Amino acid sequence: MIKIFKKFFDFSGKQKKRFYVSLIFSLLHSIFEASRIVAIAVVLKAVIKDTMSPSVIWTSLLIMLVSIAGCAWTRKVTTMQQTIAGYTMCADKRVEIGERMKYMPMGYFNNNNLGHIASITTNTCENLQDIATRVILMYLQGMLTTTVISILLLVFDVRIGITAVLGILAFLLLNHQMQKVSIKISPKKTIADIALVDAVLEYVQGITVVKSYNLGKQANKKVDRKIDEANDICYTLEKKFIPFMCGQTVVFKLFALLMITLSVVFCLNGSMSLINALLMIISSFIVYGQLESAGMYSALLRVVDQSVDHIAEIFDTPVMDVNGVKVEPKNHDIRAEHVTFSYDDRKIIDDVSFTIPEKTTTAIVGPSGGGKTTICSLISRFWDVNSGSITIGGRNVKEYTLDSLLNNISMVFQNVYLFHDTIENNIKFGKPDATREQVIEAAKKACCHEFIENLPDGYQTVIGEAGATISGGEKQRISIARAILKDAPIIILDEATANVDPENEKHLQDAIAELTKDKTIIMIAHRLKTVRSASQILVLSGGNILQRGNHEQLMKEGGIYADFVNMRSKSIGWKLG
Ligand SMILES: Nc1ncnc2c1ncn2[C@@H]1O[C@H](COP(=O)(O)OP(=O)(O)OP(=O)(O)O)[C@@H](O)[C@H]1O
Repeated sequence: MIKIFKKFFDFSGKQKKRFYVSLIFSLLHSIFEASRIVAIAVVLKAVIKDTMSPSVIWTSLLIMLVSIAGCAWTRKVTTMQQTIAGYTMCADKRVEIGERMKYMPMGYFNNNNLGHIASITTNTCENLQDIATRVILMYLQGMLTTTVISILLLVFDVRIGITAVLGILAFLLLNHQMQKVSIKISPKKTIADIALVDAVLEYVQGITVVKSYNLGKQANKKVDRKIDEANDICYTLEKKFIPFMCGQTVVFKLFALLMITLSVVFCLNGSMSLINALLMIISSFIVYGQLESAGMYSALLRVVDQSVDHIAEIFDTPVMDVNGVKVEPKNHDIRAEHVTFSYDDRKIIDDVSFTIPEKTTTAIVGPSGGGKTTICSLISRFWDVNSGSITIGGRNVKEYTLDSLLNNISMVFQNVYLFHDTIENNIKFGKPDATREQVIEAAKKACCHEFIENLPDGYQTVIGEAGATISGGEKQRISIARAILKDAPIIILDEATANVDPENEKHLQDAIAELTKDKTIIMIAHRLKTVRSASQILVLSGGNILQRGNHEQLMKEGGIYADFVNMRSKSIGWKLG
């Protein structure tokens, strides 16, 4: 239990101070709460000793009022501090997670599917901001109040004080057993939650396929199953905890009853004054109140533990540019030397070497699955090579910070991703501080200004809302405008294979021509025309460069490239090799 509290406070980072302030005020709250017993004691003493007077009544009333006002004030401060700290802590963690993800190898996103990441940034963070904060502090507050009242009881009568403390120990023992059960079940709940988020995301993302193949019922089944599983685990969790919760209540009631009985017995045998006996009896009704409520929720402490561990997992994942420095390369020659790379255990790139001189165009061609995209991912350090090296401007890509490396590279993929934001902001993504004029200039160069102007809200059109009115080719040109604005010296381009209508194709080619002017270009090429004009062609198959040279050289040489070209002339794409 102490471990969980420590873990939580360590995790809370900058908010730790606020949580501590909240605890100090909880302690004050407990003292104000306990002072009511003193107020009652003053009246009881006067009644029994027959010394009741207006001053006794006023004194007792004053103590009571101070106690009520003090409780209200400390409760307000405690709740405010806890709430602010909880929300701020989670907001900070979410931002930190987002930042950290930028520096993680793509492998992380492979092994940890979208559902897992989404679940951590939504469910898990919410668990922490709402449940954790309240449960932890409620528990500590309950312990503080009961301890303060027990100390007061010890002062009045050691025997009853010890009985109250024994009640706390019995509760802790039972609570410990409940935590043990929780250790076993809580991970299952977390896994079920993640699986549910995963299934829902998959369903929503694949909704087009679901609709077009009329798979509604089938796809629903998986989501339904995950909902049932998550439901079952919550039910099991509650079923296991309820006996413990009832047990805790019984323990508190039994010890309160014991305190009453002992007070009566001690009073009757003359070892306790009547005033003290009455005080002890009244105290027995309030001593365990807060701890009893906290005990009800304490099963959730394990969820707190799990949540902190899950978020910590992200922060423990190694990031890529820990030792990187800001590098301004003297040129943009790209050189790969004896590069080998595997996804998990599957070797994809096998001892590959090549040089791409600055401001030249290199076309990478070859059959589907040959490793073309992987090579590009290694240059932009989405992954790290297993052996060998990749340098840009003579400096190993691992020496750069990711920011300074990616400042040199623009990537244009076939599958364009546009953010749910205005077109202007989507283009500006390439250069956040760009002016409106620069955005328009880039859009003009990418041949998309005209169609953007024709949209109802022009550059302020929000993608997604008016997204249906933007075609695939137009989206691609917006992404090219983004890259033009970034103006990076190296362009990695995955040429479109989809059948683009002739007008769009012309626009696309014009946009690409603008983007690639005077740049170092690495192109996963599909169009014969592009390949022909490249300064260098790398034919990649099975993770090896089988041929290299320009079009004329390779055609003369014969082999896989010449075969591809011939196949292409029979309208069979590179991808079908
Ligand atoms: N993230 C990944 N995790 C595991 N394996 C992967 C991953 N990405 C690609 N692969 C595998 O690596 C191999 C090479 O993939 P890559 O995308 O580099 O080939 P490609 O030549 O670009 O293919 P295509 O022309 O079809 O796009 C393929 O067998 C692919 O299944």
